[in-house]
Formats: sequence, C-alpha cells, structure tokens
Amino acid sequence: MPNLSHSLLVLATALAVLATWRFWPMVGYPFTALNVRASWRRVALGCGLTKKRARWAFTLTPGALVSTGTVKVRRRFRRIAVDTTPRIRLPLPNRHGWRVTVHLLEGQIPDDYAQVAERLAHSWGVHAVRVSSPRPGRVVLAAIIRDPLMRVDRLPPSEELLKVTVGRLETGAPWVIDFRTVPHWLSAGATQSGKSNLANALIVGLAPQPVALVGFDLKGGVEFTPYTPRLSALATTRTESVGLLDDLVTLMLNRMDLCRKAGARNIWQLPPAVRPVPVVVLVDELAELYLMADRSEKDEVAHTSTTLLRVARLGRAFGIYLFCCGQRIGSDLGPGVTALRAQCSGRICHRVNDPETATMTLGDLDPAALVSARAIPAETPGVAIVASQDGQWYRARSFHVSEAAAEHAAWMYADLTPSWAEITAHAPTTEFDPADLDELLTA
Ligand SMILES: Nc1ncnc2c1ncn2[C@@H]1O[C@H](COP(=O)(O)OP(=O)(O)OP(=O)(O)O)[C@@H](O)[C@H]1O
Repeated sequence: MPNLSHSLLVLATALAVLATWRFWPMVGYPFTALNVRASWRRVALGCGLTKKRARWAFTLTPGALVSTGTVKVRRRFRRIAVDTTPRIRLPLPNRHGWRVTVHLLEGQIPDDYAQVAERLAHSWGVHAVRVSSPRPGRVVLAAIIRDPLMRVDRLPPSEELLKVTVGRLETGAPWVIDFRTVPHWLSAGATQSGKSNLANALIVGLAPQPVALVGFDLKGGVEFTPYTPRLSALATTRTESVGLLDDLVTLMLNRMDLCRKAGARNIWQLPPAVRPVPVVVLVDELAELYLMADRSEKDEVAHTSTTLLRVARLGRAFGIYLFCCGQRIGSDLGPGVTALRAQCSGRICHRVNDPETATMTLGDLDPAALVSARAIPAETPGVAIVASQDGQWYRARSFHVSEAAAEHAAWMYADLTPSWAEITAHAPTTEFDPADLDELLTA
C-alpha cells in the first residue's frame, strides 16, 4: 500500500509539473497580472515610455533663516513637471503568454513601443514582446513566454486553390502562402536553413490541386528531379532555363491574347471552361541564373534576367506565379535581381550568412525585421522572417516535410500533371474561337 500511495504521489507531482510547464501562462496568470500592473510605472520609466507633464502641486520649500535659528517653510501651489505613465488594462492570458492593451499618451505612436520591445521583454523576463495596434490610440503588447517555434504542430492542409499552409507564425496563426493574394515570393537562406524544406511543403500542398508545377533547379536537378512525376517541366541548367523561360513568356502572351479577346482583365474573369490552368514556377538557386563565369555568358544571363522579370511583371494576371529561392541574393548579381526583388511582394528570410542577403530580402520593409532575421539561430532550421499580405512581418517556422514525403506526394498525384506540350499549345490564335467564348459568357 505505501508503494501505491508513493507511486500516486510521484504521478501527481509529475502531472502537476507537466501541467505547469505546458499551461504556465494559465497557471501563473494571477501572479503575472499583478506583477505587470504593479511594476508598470517602473518598466515604462525605464523604457522611456513616460512623458513629462506640468501639474499644479502643493509644495513645501525651505525659506529664509529666521532670527530664532529655525528655517521658515514656505507653503505654496506651483507648477511642477511630473512623469505620466501610459494607462494599461489588465493583462489577459493567451496560448503563448499574455497580452496587455496600453493607451497611448499624446504624441506617441505604436512605433515608439516597437522600438523598445526588446527592453520590455527583458524587463518582464519573457522570450519576446510583439507590438500591434488594433485601433488608433491603443497598442497591444503581446508577451511570448517561451519561443513557440521550437516545436510546430502540423495543421490540416488548405482546401483552397493556390493556397498552402506551410507552417506556423509566432503568433500561433497558420503560415499560409496564398499565390492569388501574393503572386511572387522571394525566399533566401544560408545552406541548411530550411529553404528546400519550404519548397517541399509547397510541393506537398500544391500536388493535389489542379495546377501545373514548373521547376528551375539550378543545383543540377538534385533538388527537384525526384518530383518529376508532378512537374510539367523542369530545367536543370541555365541553357535549359533559357528555353523554359521563353516558353513561359510565349504562354503568357497567348493568355494575354485570350483575355483581351474575351474582354477579361485576368484569367480568373474567364469562364471556367476556357480558363487555362494556373502555373506555379519554383526556382531553386536563383543566383545561378545571374552568375557569369566569363563574358561569353553575358547575353545568356541578360536574356534570362529579362525573361524572368517579364514573367514576374506580367504573369500574375495570366495565372503564372513565382517562388524563387536562393542562398545569396545580393545586388552584386546585377540590376536584374534588384528589379526582380521589387516585383516580389512576398519575402521570406531564413537564417542568412551575410547581412546583404537579409537586407536585399527584407531591408526595404522594416529595419526591425532585419534585426530579427540576423538573430535566427542555426539550431532551428525552417525558422524565417516572413513579410507578406497584411503588410506586417512575422517570425514563422515551416512544418518539417521530408524529401520522401514530397516525393510520395509527387508520385501519388502524378496523374494530375498537365503535360507541358498541352499547356503551351493553349494558343487562342490557333485553337480558340472567340465566338465560343461569347456563348460561354452568356450561358
Ligand atoms: N521546419 C523544419 N523543422 C525541422 N527541421 C527542419 C525544418 N526545415 C528544415 N529542417 C531540417 O534542416 C535541414 C536543412 O534543411 P534544408 O535542406 O531545407 O535546408 P536548405 O536551406 O535547403 O539547405 P541547402 O541550401 O544546403 O540545400 C534538413 O535536415 C531538414 O530536415
């Protein structure tokens, strides 16, 4: 019997420790709430979030020495400068810690708080503090107790066309790559930072969808060749890339012609019966398209750069989407890369070796994102800074998707692969009669 009670006690203790660890934000919430409220004035003063204000106050000041040897105390009302602390509401617990709403003081903006987020995190002893502003005059400070990206649980796949759930954001929300909202993406990262893993996640997510996948694998085909069953076309050298990019430009011009004849601004305004299949172009090792060993390659590089840029500039309306990955994406690769970057509104920056790649990927967005990208540790592959649809940036981590899983998806959905000959043959000038379209539009 003592053995049983002893075991039960050990079990109960283990469960209590586990529950405290797993649900610490809930368990420790009363202490946290009290502590945050009680220490807010000191924290705000330390982080420079207070403002000086003139107030009327009753003061006692030492006056003249009177003949009896005592000091006469002067009592009077006068204006003095006092520190005003922003008002905070009660902290509320959430999955990863807690959040508190702060009322901004006159003249303050949310960026004032974003700039001291790291100071706040140290003052509160938490992993990080993220700042958002749900409405004018308020900021929400979300304190994250432990890094939620150390382990990311898988989410169910997205059912929508051209939308893939590839991981989780630090906020706990799903990390979704939606090509119809953000058609062009640039993903940078050093070796072993998780770029291929993200491409695998995209292949697994897109394979069951009615889309054509096209690969440019400038690592000699070692990354994408296993996925050939689900790829409509694959280029593994720059010479092959030139031909495939020319095909894409011709395809784009054909679709442009089709839309013009139908009076549609993009392929999505066409009736489903004549709508061409969307094409997602995956480029691995972007820099290889731009690198020149000698001057004889100059024309080829210039041609590649121009055609890729044309695809990025005009492809969206005609159902051609782009996802480019690279280890180093610097302006030294030429103006073509800088112009391509400007077209890519989706940016993903994994751990990088050089500040220039981080600056090139995120630099024109937010300097704080840059700092966060440079701080990604090597032990967490797949962690990245993501800037996309809502104009904000987030820390995120992709789900772990092995090559075997992506290969399995490529074989499983091989029958959904439209042939490249079939796709490029969709030339309205030869096959499509606008009269058919009129009929379809009125149907
Ligand atoms: N989100 C993730 N979670 C867990 N492990 C990951 C994640 N992403 C990548 N990894 C692991 O990290 C390692 C490197 O990943 P990956 O091959 O995707 O890097 P990479 O940037 O493509 O490297 P390279 O440029 O050398 O090909 C792999 O072993 C992979 O399984």
